[in-house]
Amino acid sequence: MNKVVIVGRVPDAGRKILYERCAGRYDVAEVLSNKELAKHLDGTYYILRGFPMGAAEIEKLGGDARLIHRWGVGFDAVDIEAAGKKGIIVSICAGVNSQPVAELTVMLMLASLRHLPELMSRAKAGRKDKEDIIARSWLISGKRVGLVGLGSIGRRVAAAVGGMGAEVTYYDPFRAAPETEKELGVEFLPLDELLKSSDIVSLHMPLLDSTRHLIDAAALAKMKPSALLVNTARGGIVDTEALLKALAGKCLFGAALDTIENEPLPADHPAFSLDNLIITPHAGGNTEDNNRNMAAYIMDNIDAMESGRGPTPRSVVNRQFLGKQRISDPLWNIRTASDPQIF
Ligand SMILES: NC(=O)c1ccc[n+]([C@@H]2O[C@H](COP(=O)([O-])OP(=O)(O)OC[C@H]3O[C@@H](n4cnc5c(N)ncnc54)[C@H](O)[C@@H]3O)[C@@H](O)[C@H]2O)c1
Ligand SMILES: O=C(O)[C@H](O)[C@H](O)COP(=O)(O)O
Repeated sequence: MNKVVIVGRVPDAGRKILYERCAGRYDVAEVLSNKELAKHLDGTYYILRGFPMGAAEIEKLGGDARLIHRWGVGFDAVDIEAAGKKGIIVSICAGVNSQPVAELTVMLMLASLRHLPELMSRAKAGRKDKEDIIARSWLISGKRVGLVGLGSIGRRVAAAVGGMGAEVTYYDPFRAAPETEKELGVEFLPLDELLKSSDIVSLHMPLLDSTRHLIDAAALAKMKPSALLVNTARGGIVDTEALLKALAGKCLFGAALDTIENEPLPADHPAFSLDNLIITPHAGGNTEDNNRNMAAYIMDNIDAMESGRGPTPRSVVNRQFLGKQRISDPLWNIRTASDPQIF
């Protein structure tokens, strides 16, 4: 029997589905550390949550390993080249957690613009005074929101904030089709122009060598002093030191980060003393209801591997490193997961 190894703690709602769909068909093992993983190098399918899978770990996997499936979308913690060279497909849950991330993004925008943490601490202290906070509170309506990355998440954020009356611009190295821009009501801008003109800059691209520290001190200096930066993508896209300096110097209205370099930060980190910074613990991609969709999507891909078809094409992220695969689905050979226009 082929073996599914769950690496990391998968939420109960999703775990239940994984077990139900594996029952009688695959052996299932769960591991919570690399030490435990070393006992299951004979797995066929690996489901990875919150665990890095570098070249060293991939090298050790046995010859039966066929698929590493991320519980999520970002694949920066997996060495996709090392996996490809070993003939192992790396798949992501493409588009499956876009809605939760988009909703959290909007929540962070609203919480920052209205100073939610401060309002709550006033209420908890039994205080009625709020005029000073209101004097620093702003609507999304009428503001210019600049999205960096107009993929699955970026498009949902565009629709949501557009619906609230924001003017939406975006930058993406792969410009969307004119009909998509029209349908979403978004305007393309070069990155520099977007940074200079946005009231809210929201990041929705992958962490790649080319996007690491894309938002550095120079990029932050281009933003309006009244602007808000939101990062629900990956911490490494923003130079944290430069951002904290800009926030401390009140060079920006504020920032809201679901993702930050070296997360989770220690409780005594200076970031937590800034009153213009909201931090959430990388919670964007998971909600109880959506976790079921994540598990079902992964099991569909595993079943597709078993039947010889291969995972849904848009979910595969290391096609360029894979040799000739014995997969019969012709689509698999035409489309690549990194094709930006496939959603
Ligand atoms: N906070 C969370 O829990 C959470 C959850 C899911 C995804 N994410 C992160 O969000 C990212 C985006 O997810 P998605 O589902 O929208 O992915 P996606 O692949 O659908 O879209 C990413 C978009 O970014 C664009 N892009 C690539 N390089 C760029 C650059 N230099 N500048 C601007 N745009 C660029 C791509 O062309 C694409 O349109 C993921 O890679 C992941 O790291 C975070
Ligand atoms: O890339 C994603 O989809 C999410 O950022 C990632 O999956 C979140 O990490 P988790 O808490 O699910 O391990």
